[in-house]
Amino acid sequence: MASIADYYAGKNVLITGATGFMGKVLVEKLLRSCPEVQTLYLLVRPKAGQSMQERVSDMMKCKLFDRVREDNPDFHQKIVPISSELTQPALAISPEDVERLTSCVNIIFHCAATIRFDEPLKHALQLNVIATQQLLNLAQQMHHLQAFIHISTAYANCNRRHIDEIIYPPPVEPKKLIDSLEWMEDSIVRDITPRLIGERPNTYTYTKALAECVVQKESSKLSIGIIRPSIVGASWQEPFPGWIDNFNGPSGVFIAAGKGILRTMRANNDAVADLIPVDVVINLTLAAGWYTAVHRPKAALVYNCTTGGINPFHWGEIEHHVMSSFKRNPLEQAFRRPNANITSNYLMNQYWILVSHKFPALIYDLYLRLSGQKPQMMRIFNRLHKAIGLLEYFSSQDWEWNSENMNMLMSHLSPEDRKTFNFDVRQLNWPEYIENYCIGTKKYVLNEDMSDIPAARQHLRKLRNIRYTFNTLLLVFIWRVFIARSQMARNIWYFVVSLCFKFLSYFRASSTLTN
Ligand SMILES: CCCCCCCCCCCCCCCC(=O)SCCNC(=O)CCNC(=O)[C@H](O)C(C)(C)COP(=O)(O)OP(=O)(O)OC[C@H]1O[C@@H](n2cnc3c(N)ncnc32)[C@H](O)[C@@H]1OP(=O)(O)O
Ligand SMILES: NC(=O)C1=CN([C@@H]2O[C@H](COP(=O)(O)OP(=O)(O)OC[C@H]3O[C@@H](n4cnc5c(N)ncnc54)[C@H](OP(=O)(O)O)[C@@H]3O)[C@@H](O)[C@H]2O)C=CC1
Repeated sequence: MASIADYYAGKNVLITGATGFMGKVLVEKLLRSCPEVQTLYLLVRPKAGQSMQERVSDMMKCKLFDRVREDNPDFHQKIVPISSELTQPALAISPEDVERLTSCVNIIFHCAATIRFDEPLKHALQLNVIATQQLLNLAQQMHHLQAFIHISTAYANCNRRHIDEIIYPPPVEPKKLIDSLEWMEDSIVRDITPRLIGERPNTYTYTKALAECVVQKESSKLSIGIIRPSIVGASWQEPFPGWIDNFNGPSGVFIAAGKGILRTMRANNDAVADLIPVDVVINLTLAAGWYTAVHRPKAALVYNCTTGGINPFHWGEIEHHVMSSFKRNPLEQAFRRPNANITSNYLMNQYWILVSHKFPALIYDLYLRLSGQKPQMMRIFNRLHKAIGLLEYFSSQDWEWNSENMNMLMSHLSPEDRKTFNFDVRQLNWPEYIENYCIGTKKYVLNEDMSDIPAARQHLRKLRNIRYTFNTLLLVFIWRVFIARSQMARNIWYFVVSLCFKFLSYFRASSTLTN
């Protein structure tokens, strides 16, 4: 049987969401490990004053593509951007482009989605469900299509504790929901959203579940694979360890903790942290594309792409390794020394938010105000609290995913493909991965230079000295206000001191006796 790279040789591939985190890694890996691939058609929209061509050429200049550039400096010739706004009718693809795509595309990878947890339902539905349906309609017109791979999420069915590799009945018939929301005003939709999403925490997981159902409906006409990654993190090995380019999911939390801003968060120390490296997800996706096209399974195959059941790691361990990594490789200009703690106790968390977040923010803003600058810390903390409030649902509980199809797929790969498209997470060394992840956030998200680490360490020492000085001043202040002025406080103070003194004398006497 043809190897994965042999299969992709001469093939035309259509990718949505190529400018996103996972899409970029997919494009890079295809170009690097399947160098004979014919053309990659990327559906891209113009954004922030940039045309789609400018966006794609900027993307190809990014460090992620360094290895491909080395192997083949002309790799950009294989990339053809196609203008498309997925929320528009017929995906806003021109008739000429439709003609071109329908005549030559062999395989589709559908990565585009809104992954925001606070997306209004109508917009999430438009992009995650309606656009998926429109892409499926386009796929059906393609003369040479061999596989349609849809990227879903392991949390699409997070209302269940155990999740098999099947498509569960949708919470509502997608078409009925689309039809009824069409005429409703946004304010009404906002009001009924909590009732609609039910046990799911947000519109993202809800619409991703509906999208799976829409995809499944076409499985008699198309060969379909559905990939369900859990929490996608920085790369493990490829193209280099620790690559990450966004603040989503845990990355923003790690950065906020490394900067000393985040000191407390609600999470369950003993719950499995189902992180999955982005390169693992992409290797599995490409292998699933190959398998779907070659074996043409009768029903859509679902691949739960998770680590918890195979090589579990827990939030408590993540906290420990993130903190020790940022102490070894500090971020520049930290607000305080990194020292975040996770707790599942609501009251404890609220206490630490008050003492370790709001109080220092208040003092710092006061300092900014007094020095004629604009206060900003409270605003940053409010945004942080909103973000972690949306993530806590995922860090406070456990899920169990069946990953038989991932194992089945692995068993079909040749030894060579298993190495080139490695998704065997049993080999993942978590402490090393987390260290590279934290360094990756420093280098690639914050664009900080590793040569500045000595200065960053010096800054942490300065913060430690400020803390010692502040604590001493606080003690002196308490002394002045309470002890020196009130007879009762003085009596309590003398009582505590004499008690300590008695204890000391007792221990000294008993240790002399035993000697
Ligand atoms: C040590 C502790 C260990 C414990 C550690 C537990 C971790 C527990 C993780 C669970 C993780 C589950 C993940 C589920 C798995 C999926 O299914 S994956 C889908 C994942 N999706 C997400 O993570 C999206 C979540 N994010 C959101 O929904 C929105 O970003 C939020 C949180 C509502 C914030 O919205 P917003 O306030 O409008 O801010 P947003 O527009 O996103 O960003 C504004 C700017 O701030 C920047 N920014 C965003 N976040 C940050 C940040 N944290 N810091 C600095 N800047 C930031 C942005 O880059 C952006 O910059 P510009 O582009 O404007 O220059
Ligand atoms: N990140 C994660 O932890 C996880 C992600 N997933 C799934 O993986 C897939 C990729 O996620 P990820 O790469 O992280 O997401 P990103 O937010 O990084 O990328 C989303 C992509 O979708 C594109 N897109 C969004 N709206 C439109 C639109 N209206 N028209 C055209 N393109 C649009 C974006 O383009 P533009 O650059 O123009 O905005 C971008 O390329 C998604 O389906 C997501 O549900 C699943 C589990 C976890």
